[in-house]
Amino acid sequence: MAGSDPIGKPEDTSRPDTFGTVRLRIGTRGSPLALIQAEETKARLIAAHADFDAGAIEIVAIKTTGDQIQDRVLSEIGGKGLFTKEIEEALFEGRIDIAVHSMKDVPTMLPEGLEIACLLPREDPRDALIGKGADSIAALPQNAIIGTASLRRQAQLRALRPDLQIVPLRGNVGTRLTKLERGDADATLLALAGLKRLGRADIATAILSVDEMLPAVAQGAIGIECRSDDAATKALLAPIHHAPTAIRVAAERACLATLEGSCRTPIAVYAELNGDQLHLRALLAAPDGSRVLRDERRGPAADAVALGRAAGENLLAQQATIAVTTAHSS
Ligand SMILES: NCc1[nH]cc(CCC(=O)O)c1CC(=O)O
Repeated sequence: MAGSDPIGKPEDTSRPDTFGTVRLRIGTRGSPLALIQAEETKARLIAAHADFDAGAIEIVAIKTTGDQIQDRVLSEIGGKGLFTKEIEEALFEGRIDIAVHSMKDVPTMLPEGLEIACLLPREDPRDALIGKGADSIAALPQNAIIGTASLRRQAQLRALRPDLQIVPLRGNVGTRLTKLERGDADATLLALAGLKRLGRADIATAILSVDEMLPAVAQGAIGIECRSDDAATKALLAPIHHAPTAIRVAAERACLATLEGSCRTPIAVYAELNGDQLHLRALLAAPDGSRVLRDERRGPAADAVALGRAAGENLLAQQATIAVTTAHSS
């Protein structure tokens, strides 16, 4: 893409200057974490484009349906897409040029005409335990109450510690921590990536290994969405794209896409890249953790999507075997 930057010099008029000096509008949710992620994107764009100064980029906060739901469990009210729909409408209507998302919240199927054109370098993908001094899951008191609305975290926690009580704990990171402090639960799990970006990683009492708590698909990755036909914006994004993150996220999302539609069960998928070798781990569990199906495989990075699909298909095959066995024995 080098040399193809269509914005180039200040006198370039290929993009209308609707906001004075502003030439790129970034759409984002309005939560503190989302705004920090948009700021990170802005800083990377400015660093990558000598002719951009801070005034060239505007951040536009957009309220999404997901931000307005406090108490109901996400999966009960439609799950994915709740954090992206209104932002994607703004993209389609040209009110923003790019949208910055936590890739964990982006549905596997994007609307026709939009695409994730860019991924930023992934932050730490692991989950953090915030639990009154407990420095491991094993150290949590007997029958401790864990606040989490995540089926993935709930299932893996209960597989390790069937005595734990799970209560839903929703809201953005700050809200959840407030609820924890006022005693709604003894402990919670949060993505370490979010805590780090908020400058709150110090409140983690333990960082869980990916073997203990397999991360959510794309956890810690920031994706930038734009209109598929917007070549000028794609050229702007090219220099901040992080290919290793894109490969890992592609494998994980391919696995999720294979599993989706056929089940609404806890799913975790995590890919690591060592040189050009991908290492993929995937998990499909019963919500109460009573059964945890796993897949683990390695292959060339060039086959990321095929690897993800194969993992998903293997998990579905394992699930089918169990369903048949259960039907026979009941
Ligand atoms: N589902 C909420 C959500 N979406 C993205 C993050 C932040 C971490 C990330 O970038 O994956 C979080 C909070 C959390 O799960 O702790």
